[in-house]
Amino acid sequence: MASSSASVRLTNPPPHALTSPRPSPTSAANIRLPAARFKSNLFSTKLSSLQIRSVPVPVELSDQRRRRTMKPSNVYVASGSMETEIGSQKLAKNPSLICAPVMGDSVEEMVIETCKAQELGADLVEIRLDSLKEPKWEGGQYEGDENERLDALRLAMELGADYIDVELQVASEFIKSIKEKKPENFRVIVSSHNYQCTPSVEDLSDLALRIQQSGADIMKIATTAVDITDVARMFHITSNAQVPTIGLVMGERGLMSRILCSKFGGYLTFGTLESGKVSAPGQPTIKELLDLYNFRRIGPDTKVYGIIGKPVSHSKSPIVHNQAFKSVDFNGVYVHLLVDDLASFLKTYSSADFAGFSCTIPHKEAALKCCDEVDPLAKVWFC
Ligand SMILES: O=C1C[C@@](O)(C(=O)O)C[C@@H](O)[C@@H]1O
Repeated sequence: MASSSASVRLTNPPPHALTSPRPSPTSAANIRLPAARFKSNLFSTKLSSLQIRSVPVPVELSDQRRRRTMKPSNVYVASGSMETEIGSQKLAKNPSLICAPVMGDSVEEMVIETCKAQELGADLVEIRLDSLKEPKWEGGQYEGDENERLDALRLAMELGADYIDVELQVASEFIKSIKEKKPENFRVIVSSHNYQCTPSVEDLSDLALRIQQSGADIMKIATTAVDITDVARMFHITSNAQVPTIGLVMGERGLMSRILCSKFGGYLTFGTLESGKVSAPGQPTIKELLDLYNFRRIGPDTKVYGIIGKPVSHSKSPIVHNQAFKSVDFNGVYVHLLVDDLASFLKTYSSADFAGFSCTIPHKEAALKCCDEVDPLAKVWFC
């Protein structure tokens, strides 16, 4: 849940660039592993202000995102191999990383989990020091001395962690304390969690500004989905933020935020080692991200489709459609959509990014009412 953690990059090159067997994992979790998937200066240019325009939702996200990703300073240029061919269109490779939360309660367990994350195809691990320690006030499990906690994080930085994640409440102080010692490619993630809801775009924008003002290299905002339409507000933030941003919406209704982050500018998503072993509600497994949703194929121009229902997680439609999309090289992704109110869902996700939906119970009759045209046969069925 909470985020006082250190992250290390894993060794995996992108799947299509694999020419030799993967290097065997190292035996220590807090040591930087060689051959990072992205050049670490990918996001080294810090932009001075967060320019979030207050565009109401629903928003046409794809154009904003396309403009951003095509700027030379912001293109995915980590290496030639980061580009992939999808159909006839050459697309920039998906820039979002998959990070596996590692939550063992001993160092040995964490090392084992780190190796497993690497085997499964994660790019990073988040070493959840709070499974050992973390303050209760941000949802974690640590109740010890705050200075000791921050000292442990500084030590992790010195020992080679690529990122340290600190909560907004302590960020300025922490960042000031490491100013002289910060290694060149090391970055501070400043995070904020909301376990109740997802605030308005305006409130999220204010929060983003405060995070940026704290000196964050990367900002992380995790909120809770009360309704699936909450995710649109998070996409708005990640699409418009001028610093690398992790924007995730917790809970099953927030699943889209975890799958589509590459489309809407999110820096990374969390994928678990095993089903149900989550560090926050709603996290998919690494395997689901990679094999079910074809995460590495998703980019700014990917069209979104999905199955609307309640419940919906049991639906096999995403397996069938994503497999079909992949086999014909179609740039689309098909997701599970847990919807409470069909009309408000359709109103929110009406941009060209959302290209089509299937609908199952209990929304079929509501779907009929939302249609512009109804086939006579369908009318008969619903009479
Ligand atoms: O802050 C975050 C995001 C997170 O809460 C999530 O929603 O996936 C998971 C945490 O492990 C991490 O520290």
